Parts: sequence; C-alpha cells; structure tokens
Amino acid sequence: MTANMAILQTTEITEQRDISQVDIAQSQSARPLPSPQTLKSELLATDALLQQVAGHRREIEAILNGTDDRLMVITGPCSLHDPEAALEYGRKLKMLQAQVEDKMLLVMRCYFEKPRTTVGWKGMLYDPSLDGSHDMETGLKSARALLLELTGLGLPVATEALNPLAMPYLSDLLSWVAIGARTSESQIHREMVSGLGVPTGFKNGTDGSLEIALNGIKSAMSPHSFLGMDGQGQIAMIETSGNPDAHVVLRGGKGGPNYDADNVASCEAALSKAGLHAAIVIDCSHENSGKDHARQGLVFENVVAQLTVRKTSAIKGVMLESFLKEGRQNLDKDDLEYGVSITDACINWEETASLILSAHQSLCP
Ligand SMILES: O=C[C@H](O)[C@H](O)COP(=O)(O)O
Ligand SMILES: C=C(OP(=O)(O)O)C(=O)O
Repeated sequence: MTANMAILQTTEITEQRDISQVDIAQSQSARPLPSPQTLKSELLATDALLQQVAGHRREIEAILNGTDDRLMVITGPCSLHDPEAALEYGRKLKMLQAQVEDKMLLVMRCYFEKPRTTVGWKGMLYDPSLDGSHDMETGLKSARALLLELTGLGLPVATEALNPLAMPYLSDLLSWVAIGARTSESQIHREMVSGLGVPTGFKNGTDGSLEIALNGIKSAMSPHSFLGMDGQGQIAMIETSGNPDAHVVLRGGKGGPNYDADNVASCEAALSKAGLHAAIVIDCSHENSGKDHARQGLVFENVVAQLTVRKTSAIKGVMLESFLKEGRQNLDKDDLEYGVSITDACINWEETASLILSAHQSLCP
C-alpha cells in the first residue's frame, strides 16, 4: 500500500464514522412506554373524581383572582418516594383541612419529578425502585395510582411539571402546578402551561430574577403552536389558547430571600407594570429559608403577618416543604427511615399542623 492509499483509507474510515454519528438517535437506546390514554384507561379517574378536581381548580382560581379571600397553603414533601408515607401525610392533611376550611385551602405537594442542579435521583416517576434501575413505566403507573388515591381522599394536589411529556399522564388529577426556578425561562415549559387547564405558578429564577417569572406568565397566558404529544402518544402539532391562571411564586434567589414586605411590594408593582394580576404565592423553603428547613416557620409566620397586620392582598398562597418527620436522609434503598425526605430537608407534621392552626387563628377576625 502506498502512503497516499493509506491516507485515503483512513480518511474514508473517519468519514464513515462521522456519518454514522450524525443521526443522534443511533447513539441512544429507546424503550416504548404506554400512551397517556392507555395508562389513563388502566388507572381510570371516575367522573366524580374529575368533578372534584375541577371544583378544586375553580376554588384556587377564585383565591388567585380575589373572589375567595382564603389563603392557599401548598404543603407536602420535597419529593414523594414512598406511597404509604404519602398517604399517611394525605390523611392527616385532609383531617386538618376540616379544621381550617373557612380561612384556608390546603393543597398537598405531590412532586414526582425533581429538577437537579447537576445530577441526583430525579424522582419517583423516573426511578420508583430508588436503585438506578429507572423503570419509568412503573414510575408513571405508581405516580398516577398515588394521585388517584390522594385525590380520592378529597384533597387538591400540586406538582412541579418538569418534563412536558409527563403531563398528559397526570394533569387531569392536578389542581395546581409549579414551573420551577430552573425552568421558568424555558419556552417549552411556557408552551406546555399555555395548554394546561390548571392554575400554574412560575417561580423566580435561581439567581433571584423576577423578570423571567413575569415573562413566563405573559407567555403562558398567550396562545401557542408547538411540537408535543397527543393522548395517543403520537407526536403532534399542539395548539393552545393560553392559561389565564398563571401567576408568580417567590422562592428567593442567590441574592437572598424575597418573601419580606418590601420584596412583595416590588413584586406587586412589577406585576402591575406588566399588566398582570396581583397574585403572589410565597415558597417558605429553598432560598427563602436559606435552604435551612428550620427557618421555614419564620418565613411562614412573616407571610401570615403581612396578610393580617399589613393587610397585603396580593399574597394568595404559601408553600411549605413538610413531611411526617423532620429533616432529610441520603438515598440508601436498604436503609431508609419512614416518613423522612430523600431530597430537600422538610419540617415535620407536628410543626406543619401547628403553623397552619396558628395561622388560622390569626386569619380569624
Ligand atoms: O427542591 C428541590 C431541590 O432544591 C432541587 O431539586 C435541586 O436540588 P439539588 O440542588 O439537590 O440537585
Ligand atoms: C425544585 C423546587 O423548587 P425550586 O424550583 O424553587 O428550586 C421544588 O419546589 O421542589
């Protein structure tokens, strides 16, 4: 072989390899999953349950637009991983609701998808066996089955919508949705919300930026046409009419918390300048508590004081990360403590109930 022939052959091999890698789909494996319609027919929501969800969405819409002056309290674990513990929490919350319903609407946080700063366990929907096996078919089924049980208790439930493809499997059972701090700026998420018939809160960015949340609200309130998936699991052109119940969630940011009266007043002014309705939900966790779960109570009490002493009407809701037991634990499948978060640290049930009951007292004239 001459030197020239060898060079020619090497070039051909390189070109072949490059061409084979042009189609990204060849370098990943794909496992089909049931369509939303298949899963929904296996795990059917009765008409009565769907009516209950519709009723809860209307209550939340009324709270957001001020025709219902109750406070929405979204509370529950950072993430769900154990259906038994989630149900125990749900039963306690339902009983507490009966004691405070004249002044508050309690909504359970049911987060199946976790946005990670880098990597980590991404939630029950992705890895229900908690061992890296990523059995997403089981994850989707377990998430829907658990939502059916929790809504079956009579509770309104909330989740973070992270992967737009997950929503068609679950959204019929949701009464409130969050777009997280890491995705508020994403056009794909804004498009998804524009077609969700669920009141949805856009969080300020992790850097504290309120503007991305306000832009998110404006975008989600508008009609969109985009690539998505229909109920049969078919890739489709989706056309939406816009979500009138998009609102802002303040969660603090790199510069510090943003739950205090000054930040709430600036948020209200920014909403008014943008021509948006003054409806604010305050997340007591994340950067508003400096990621110290023990500070959530102080934030919650400050928010209640803004409502009762300063009579701030723009605050419509408040969020707590709370589970049966306080704190968090590392994910070790064979050594997990019942009722303790495996993602962010939470306050315990006793503190949660006491905060809600004393807020109820303060909200009573
Ligand atoms: O609420 C949950 C977490 O704050 C969020 O998922 C980011 O978690 P991470 O920084 O541990 O990845
Ligand atoms: C991830 C969450 O919040 P944030 O987007 O504010 O970090 C969360 O509420 O679980």
